[in-house]
Amino acid sequence: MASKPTILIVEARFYDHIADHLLAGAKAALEAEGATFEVVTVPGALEIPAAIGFALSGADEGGADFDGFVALGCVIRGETFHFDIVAGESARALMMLSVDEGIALGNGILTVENEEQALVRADPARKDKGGEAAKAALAMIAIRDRFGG
Ligand SMILES: Nc1c(NC[C@H](O)[C@H](O)[C@H](O)CO)[nH]c(=O)[nH]c1=O
Ligand SMILES: CC(=O)[C@@H](O)COP(=O)(O)O
Repeated sequence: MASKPTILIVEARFYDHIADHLLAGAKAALEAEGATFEVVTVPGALEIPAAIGFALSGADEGGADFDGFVALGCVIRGETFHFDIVAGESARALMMLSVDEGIALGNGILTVENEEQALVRADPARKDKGGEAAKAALAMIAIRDRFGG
């Protein structure tokens, strides 16, 4: 792995208090591994893939080049079909980016039925899905390095 990888965390702040937990977990996991990071905040989970795309385009033009990406967000089911759009399309676009662009990505977008499920998963002292996504990004950087990608 790049000795000190630089990670872009893209966080959706649709639910501020849940975003705070996810971000804390991701930061702690990256700091524990000596990785450096930048954070960019977008309105909702649907904007996360485009923000990563902007960063990739910027790197092509000489801007900051990131070794990996962490997507953080929370989608809570409401009364309509909108949940399926936000949850499904954000995951689909992230998967396309990771495969088509060869990026090392950890997906920490929660897709849950209610706030309680979200809090359990976001809390760094419980399921720590933010930290888990950060560790996944670092693992994928190492695997890409191993294959010379
Ligand atoms: N309902 C949730 C959303 N919806 C907003 C979209 O992500 C998007 O910002 C909007 O459609 C404008 O393009 N986003 C979440 O992150 N979580 C939700 O539960
Ligand atoms: C992502 C969602 O499901 C939610 O925030 C939207 O709620 P609703 O379906 O009640 O409009």
